[in-house]
Amino acid sequence: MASQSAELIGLRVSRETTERLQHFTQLFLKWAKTINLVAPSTLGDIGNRHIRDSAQIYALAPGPKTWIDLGSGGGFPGVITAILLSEISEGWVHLVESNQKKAAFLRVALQETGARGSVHVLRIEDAPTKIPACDAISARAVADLSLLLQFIAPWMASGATRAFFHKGRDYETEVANARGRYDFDLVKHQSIVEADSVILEITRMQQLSQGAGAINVAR
Ligand SMILES: C[S@@+](CC[C@H](N)C(=O)[O-])C[C@H]1O[C@@H](n2cnc3c(N)ncnc32)[C@H](O)[C@@H]1O
Repeated sequence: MASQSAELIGLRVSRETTERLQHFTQLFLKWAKTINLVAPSTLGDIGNRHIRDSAQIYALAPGPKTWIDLGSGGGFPGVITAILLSEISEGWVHLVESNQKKAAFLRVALQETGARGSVHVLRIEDAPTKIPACDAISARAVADLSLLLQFIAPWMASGATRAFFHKGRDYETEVANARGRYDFDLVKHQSIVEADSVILEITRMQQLSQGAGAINVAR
């Protein structure tokens, strides 16, 4: 019998993927009783505030890719990308997280859901020598844009083509500050989960070069 599919922010996902996401949610809520994985005030709306919010990244860049997710914390967005990649049995997500307890949770989450990823208990600053190449990078709630660009510069110089960062309402200030240090193209995607949030997509990044990159607003 064919698996029933469901819809997740415009993505068709199989019953198996839905079950993986449900299993992850149960695990997350169990571990969140003893480890601070997200702001406690958001635990009641994990489906929207965290899972759908994270799934936006895969929806913007679907298909097999090698991802690096910086500061994965409780798994957002990296574990959700890894679960969605399991649907197509291709691609991989390297989760970088320096906190041992969170890393332990991430390992269990990947193992129990069968998601396509692995955990690196590292400082982000040390990760480029351990994980030398990737196609795309994600990060949510980890650092301001200038520091994120500093973090991703080695990967963007060695083949990564796109980076996706969730940002809140102050993103314009962060973009203006980053423009003083980096040249990059930017597409701003309106979040479909949070009215005052965006996902910034960075491409063609170079450090300290002359001239401003193009700014496009996604429709
Ligand atoms: C505010 S949490 C966000 C977690 C997750 N991305 C989310 O959106 O729910 C930031 C996470 O990044 C990790 N982190 C911050 N700076 C880091 C660094 N330099 N190297 C590795 N992990 C870092 C922290 O341990 C924490 O788990």
